[in-house]
Amino acid sequence: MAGNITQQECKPASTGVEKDDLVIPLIDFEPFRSGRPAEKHSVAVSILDAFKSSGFLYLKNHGIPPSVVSKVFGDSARFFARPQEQKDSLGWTTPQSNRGYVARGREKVSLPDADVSSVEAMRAAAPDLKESMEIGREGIEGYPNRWPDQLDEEGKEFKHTMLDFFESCKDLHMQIMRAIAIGMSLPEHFFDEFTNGGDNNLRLLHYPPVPKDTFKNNPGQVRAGEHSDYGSLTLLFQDSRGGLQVRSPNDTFVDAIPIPDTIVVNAGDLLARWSNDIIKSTRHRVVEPPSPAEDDKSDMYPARYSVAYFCNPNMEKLIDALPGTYGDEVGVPKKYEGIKSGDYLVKRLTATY
Ligand SMILES: O=C(O)CCC(=O)C(=O)O
Ligand SMILES: [Fe+2]
Repeated sequence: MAGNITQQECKPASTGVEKDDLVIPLIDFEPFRSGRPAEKHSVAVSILDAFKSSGFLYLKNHGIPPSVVSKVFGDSARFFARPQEQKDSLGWTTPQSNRGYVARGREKVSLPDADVSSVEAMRAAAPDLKESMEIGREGIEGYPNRWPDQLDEEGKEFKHTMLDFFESCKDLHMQIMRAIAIGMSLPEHFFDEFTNGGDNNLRLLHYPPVPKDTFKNNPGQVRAGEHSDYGSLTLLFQDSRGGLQVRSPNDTFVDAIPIPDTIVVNAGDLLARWSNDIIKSTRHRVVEPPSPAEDDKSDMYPARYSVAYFCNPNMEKLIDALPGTYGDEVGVPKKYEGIKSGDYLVKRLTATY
């Protein structure tokens, strides 16, 4: 029957990864972007289901063209290939600003309950094997981005590429939050006043080539330590190397393999808190994936690049349990006090650097 066929064609989710009771669905965002209410609703429900069960999903047809993503990766690689003194001249300064270049070993990502002194101890034991460039919203007084545009033409182009990309990702964050709103039976534009500021953070990541011995001699060594993300959502663009792993309900780590032309989207701690823990912020890490056989003769693991766009509710907004997530009707009490988005994020970043 035609009706059935249409229904099947509309099915927005398939499986991206499934192992050890962890399911990361692969969701087609096209039907949501098409704007037809029934299709939007069906995508919205799949997205919310994913955030409630694993906290992670793959998104395809997200609207950011592959050519744009390639350009961002290219400019990012050229940035990290600059002389160390140039990168150091654009260094990250404070959690309040959270902008600039972070050299290898500077950051050790943390868990929500970590205190500052234990971060020092962790950092000394096994520093993360990565460097990053943090880019925030433009035009905030006292917190300028650390652009390389004064250095040369390539630096100017980098700024242009990243500013455009920042806006595209900001828009995608707003759209995914609209899907979550529909999934939660809230008005579609409920979150717009929380997401329209674009208080987000674009992080370019470079995991440089490392001697294989580094991992052999130190079994605890990872590329980026286990952590959960802090904000509302993270949009993660990864290259084809692999290495991202997500903690399963069975407490194993499952490979979130790269799927071409998809973004990994995961919920952060502040969204989990906002949803009274209906939505999960799941821990993840980056390890060295096994090298392909033909590469075995090399004593180095090759580089990996990724781009993470950390989305946050507008800094001045109060984040308090969402309607429908607590109270007599649902039989669950409110678990957290309201907190200002900016206060929460600065507290988390202070424990990280
Ligand atoms: O590089 C990756 O694939 C993940 C990075 C990450 O989880 C993070 O920076 O929060
Ligand atoms: Fe992360």
